[in-house]
Amino acid sequence: MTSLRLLPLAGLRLLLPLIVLSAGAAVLGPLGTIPLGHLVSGGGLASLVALLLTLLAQELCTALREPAGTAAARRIDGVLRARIRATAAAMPLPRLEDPRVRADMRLAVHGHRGRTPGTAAVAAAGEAGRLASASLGAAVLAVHVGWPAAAALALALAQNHRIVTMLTGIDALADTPGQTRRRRRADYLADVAGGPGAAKEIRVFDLGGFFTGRYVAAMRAYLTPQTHARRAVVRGYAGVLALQLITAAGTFAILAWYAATGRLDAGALAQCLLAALLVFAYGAGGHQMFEIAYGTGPYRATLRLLTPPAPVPATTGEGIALDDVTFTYPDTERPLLRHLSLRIRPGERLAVVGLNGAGKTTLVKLLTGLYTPRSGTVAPALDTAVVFQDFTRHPLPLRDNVRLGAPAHDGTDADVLAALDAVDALDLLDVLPGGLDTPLSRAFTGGRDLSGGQWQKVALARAVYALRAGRQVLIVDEPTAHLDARAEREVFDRLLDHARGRTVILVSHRFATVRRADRIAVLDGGAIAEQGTHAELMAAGGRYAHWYRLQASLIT
Ligand SMILES: Nc1ncnc2c1ncn2[C@@H]1O[C@H](COP(=O)(O)OP(=O)(O)OP(=O)(O)O)[C@@H](O)[C@H]1O
Repeated sequence: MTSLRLLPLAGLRLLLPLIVLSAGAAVLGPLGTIPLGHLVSGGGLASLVALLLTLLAQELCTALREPAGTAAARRIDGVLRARIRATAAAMPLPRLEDPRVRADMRLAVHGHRGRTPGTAAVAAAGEAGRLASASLGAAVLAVHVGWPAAAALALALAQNHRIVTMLTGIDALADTPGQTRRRRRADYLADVAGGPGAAKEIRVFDLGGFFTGRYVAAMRAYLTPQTHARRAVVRGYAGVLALQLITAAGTFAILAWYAATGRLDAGALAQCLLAALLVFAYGAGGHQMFEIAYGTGPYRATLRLLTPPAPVPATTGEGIALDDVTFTYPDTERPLLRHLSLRIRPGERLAVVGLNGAGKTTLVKLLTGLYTPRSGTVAPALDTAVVFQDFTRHPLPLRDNVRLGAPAHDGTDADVLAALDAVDALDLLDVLPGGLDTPLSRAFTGGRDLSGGQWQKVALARAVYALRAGRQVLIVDEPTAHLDARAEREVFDRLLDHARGRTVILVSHRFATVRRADRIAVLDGGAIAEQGTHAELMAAGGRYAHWYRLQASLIT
């Protein structure tokens, strides 16, 4: 019921009709007991008309409440989704990558079994209306029979509470870390088995049966605890039914006794019977309880997402620097980087080399301020153009893919073409039918897919565009990994030309590229193991010299 606090998000225009209609549906039922009593006591046509009008108005309120509720729920969910998107866009990367946050995001945005925070809030309003109706019914009963009315209401409240607790229990189970993990696994397998991403390998290696079988097993692992919990709810319903039987039998017995002893005339008896039914209806629960129970998970996930985490300690220092930095990924034990210090001078061209998994990309994430270390200080690079190893392939027109390097910059098509030229990618225009307007995805009409190397050039053009827009630091993680040897040389030369006078941080396994840096830092064992110019490191005869000779011998 705490989801009620979301209702104001619907805005007054949608909320007002919902409140009026809910209140109408809640009040008109108990109000109808009055003309019913008069009618049975011989009130005549006026009572009949009053009763019919009350019933008609109640039906109207109930019927119109449905679309009003749907509209309000949609608006609430829309507002929450916008807030979640804004929160996600500003979220620190480690939090965004946290599987629990990913699960919350899915639950909050897509809901659970079609139930969302918005539907839960509207259902909670409906439940509040039903409670008001039952309370008014109990008040009508109390006028005639006294304290037993309070007992009937108390028993109905107990039943209702029991049903909600049981239903929410199932939903809370779906929200546990174990179940969310199982669900994620099943979802992943379903996506792989049916999606286009792995379609090539699935066909070539004949993996269809494998993935389908794994999906069925994963879904079974997810559903078994849920099924057990549901069976427990069904058994629990026996208790609720017993309570309901006691409430109904007790109330009717008291009414019969009062009628038999002349303390209730026919009109009052009819009034009490209708009032009692309103009380029982609350105890028996309704579809709204499912809405509340199933919407509780998405509601809680939304609250978790929108609750700001503890602020990250501010970084300090001048220029781009890491000072005595120790960094450990969340949910891992061993620090990946230990007491690492590195200072980069303005205008310097620094290359970082190291074996696979040494932590080079992680270093880039620290240098760009995307991660904060466990200890030590970072003065991250500001005003940066970055090409990540796993750069983004936007399914947007080529023009936008380049312009996203500096979306606020008022660049022209000439700037976009100059950026493409800088990375030797103008020939892309020969293969794209719509030129700069061509969407870079076949999912769109007239769109085209690019090769790995072509995509890499587009990502590099994006960085060049950002440099042309005034960014002062260029960070590139494996900028030429997808390029052939000719293109690598050509592209990298031009890239450095464009970055003249700016700071460049380059991560690469290609030593032909690396050797041209002002300084080369060798990352090994979580720290900078060697650093110097190419000549100095070759003369030192350490790791760098060894790897350089190894690569040279493989090429020649
Ligand atoms: N988000 C993450 N959570 C936990 N561990 C991670 C995460 N990202 C990377 N790692 C781990 O950190 C280690 C270093 O990864 P990183 O990508 O920084 O290495 P790298 O030196 O860039 O490797 P490569 O040369 O293969 O690109 C790896 O063992 C990797 O599994």
